[in-house]
Amino acid sequence: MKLTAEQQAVIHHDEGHARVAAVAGAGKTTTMAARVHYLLSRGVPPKRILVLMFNRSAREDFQRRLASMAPSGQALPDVRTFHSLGHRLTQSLCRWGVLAPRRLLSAEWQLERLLRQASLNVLSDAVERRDAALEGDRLETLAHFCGLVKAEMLPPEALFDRLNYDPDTDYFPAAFNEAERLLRSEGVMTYADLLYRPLQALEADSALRSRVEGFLDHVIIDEYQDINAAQQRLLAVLAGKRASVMAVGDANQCIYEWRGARPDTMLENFTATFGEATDYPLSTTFRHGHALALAANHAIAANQRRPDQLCLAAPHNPDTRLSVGQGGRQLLDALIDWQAQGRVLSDVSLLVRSWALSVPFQLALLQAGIPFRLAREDRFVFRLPLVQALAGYLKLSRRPTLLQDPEQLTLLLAQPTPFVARERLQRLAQYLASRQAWPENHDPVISDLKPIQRRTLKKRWTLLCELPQLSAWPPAKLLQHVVDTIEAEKTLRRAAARREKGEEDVRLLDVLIEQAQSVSDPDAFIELLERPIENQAAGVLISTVHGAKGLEWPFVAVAGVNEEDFPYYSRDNPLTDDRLEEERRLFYVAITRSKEQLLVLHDGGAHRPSRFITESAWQDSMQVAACLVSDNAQSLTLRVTSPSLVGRYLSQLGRDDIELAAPEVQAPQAAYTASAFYPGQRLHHAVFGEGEVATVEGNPSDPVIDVRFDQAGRRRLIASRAPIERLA
Ligand SMILES: Nc1ncnc2c1ncn2[C@@H]1O[C@H](COP(=O)(O)OP(=O)(O)OP(=O)(O)O)[C@@H](O)[C@H]1O
Repeated sequence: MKLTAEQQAVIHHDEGHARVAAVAGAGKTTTMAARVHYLLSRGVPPKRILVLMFNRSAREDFQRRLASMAPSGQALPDVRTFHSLGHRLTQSLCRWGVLAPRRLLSAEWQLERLLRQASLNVLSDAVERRDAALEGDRLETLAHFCGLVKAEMLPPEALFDRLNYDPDTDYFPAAFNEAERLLRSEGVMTYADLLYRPLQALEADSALRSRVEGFLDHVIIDEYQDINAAQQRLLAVLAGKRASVMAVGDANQCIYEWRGARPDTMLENFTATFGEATDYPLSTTFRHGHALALAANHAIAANQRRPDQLCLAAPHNPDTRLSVGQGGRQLLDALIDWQAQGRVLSDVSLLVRSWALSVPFQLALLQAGIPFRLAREDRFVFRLPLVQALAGYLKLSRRPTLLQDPEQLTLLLAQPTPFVARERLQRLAQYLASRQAWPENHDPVISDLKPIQRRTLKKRWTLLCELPQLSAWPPAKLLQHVVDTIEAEKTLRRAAARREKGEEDVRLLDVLIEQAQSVSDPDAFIELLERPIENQAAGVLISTVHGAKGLEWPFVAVAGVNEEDFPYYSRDNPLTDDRLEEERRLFYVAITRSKEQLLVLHDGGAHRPSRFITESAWQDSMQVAACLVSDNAQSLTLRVTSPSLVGRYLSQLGRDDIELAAPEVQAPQAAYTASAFYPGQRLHHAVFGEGEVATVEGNPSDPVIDVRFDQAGRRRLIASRAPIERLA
């Protein structure tokens, strides 16, 4: 393999710190391994080099590569993950008597048990808040919060103020402190403590720091864009004044802000921490063709916080095909075509922004008998308790005898959560199954429930008794009735500590009801929901975009690319500039996983295609890619939406011969400034009446606004052309 000039420059970097901005598929592993061998050949002792990789499998892969390139008997440097580094530091500090030895809580349930105790302790005077605090989702959010305090090295109160959590979680900072006390008194620690404890000790004591500094000359870190504050600070301690730090990564692929990563870590923040650095681009991708490279460049162009760098396709890359379509049918057709070309389904990945968006595709694949597997098996749609409960309601309408089954009743009473402890629900379900009547208020089975809890559960029981009479209803109508009666949306939003989780659950309900509309026979739908499924190794892989980090497939489909889903936002959770940029990076990561074929799918109906589809200029990109291989490119003028971006791309390929022009556009009829409209702005439309602006998009001087009208629903309007007047 002939290394590129850019790769060579990184390998031969001379002195000082370096920042390597590598686009997706740029061969960074190859380059970093060659860099290590170069350092060894220059006589740097292996012990004075440390390589840090983002997870265990990346570390093992890198160790294998290093070994395969080395002459036999050559000693190799330490390759570690941050976790293993933290582990070793913790051991040293324990040996030196600085830290008390603690046992690692490795199972999730152990941490959950501890957080449950911490929550109970801090809510000892607020008994009425305890049931909600002990819900699984709430404890999961608390665990996330505690991890984030340690990742960001912030006081818990300061972090809580910054996060947009439900006000009902205001005890989190106190619960964090209580959890710390319990960890200490029980002599245990979490994974986050592997870094948090040594770092706290080292930062507080310069004499201690001098014992760990000065052992390294070179530190090379992969996936630098996704490291958090604690990891960066630990790195600064270990590097001290002596070691040269080489940070390799792609700020455009920073997708872990919710775990404490920041795109700035790779940008200004790096120099602020370490001082001056030499910048090296790795701009050539060896993964996919020009069409996708161009689409990816377009897709990320609107972000402000990003490196000024274009991704270029190497000459012998596959000629990637791009297409955009709608819904499950389009996916099935593409998969059938793929197989007809003699290709296998295990080369295909279906990526989604969140698991709820995979539901229609899981159903479509099931119905078509196409095998698939999920990156997280517990995300099979029919294993989700909420989906099981909805299937349970449908079943009950067809099989009234289920009213005598206490297990079935417990499931139906428990979802979505009525904020009642499970043991109590089980007792009530036993009672209802045997008596078939709602108990008197003074009956011990409900007497200690709060009135609101009693009302909620009684409403569910009344609905259950009514369902058999509605058995002739089509499944979608029946499900909608259930969802409305039990006020599922409100409950799901209330139950979720993080707004995003509540919205995702509500979206899951929508998706299921939409799917049910395509089936008129309730038994067929029930049969589908009950089908036993498990991962099929040779099937299409379904994963979230986060789970696809660092991976690639010949055929990638990205599904659910609708406004409000991807980018994800809602009326209660509007997009900030930062969040929009993070969503855009996530989309960039999703599309750049593909090697030969990319299919972007949006849903039909009320869902509008995502702005990201337009932004990626996929048709322009296909057109330019076709022109690059055509014999008469010089005789054409290509009309593209971003001539300057495409011009830069062509120029870097040495193809200035292709002429570009902007598309012919109609001048807007009236001049509007960006500040004229903003989300939340009230307005009056001559036909649709009053409404509120949800989003403002497009060219700021001629924006497209998305308005929710009080009476006429949602409409997308070209602001300059619509008969509207702004209200105070
Ligand atoms: N100079 C080159 N010429 C041709 N192929 C190359 C070159 N450099 C890397 N590659 C190929 O590109 C592919 C990706 O390279 P590598 O595995 O080193 O990158 P990676 O770090 O895993 O990918 P990414 O950059 O997405 O993280 C490999 O198949 C590698 O052989």
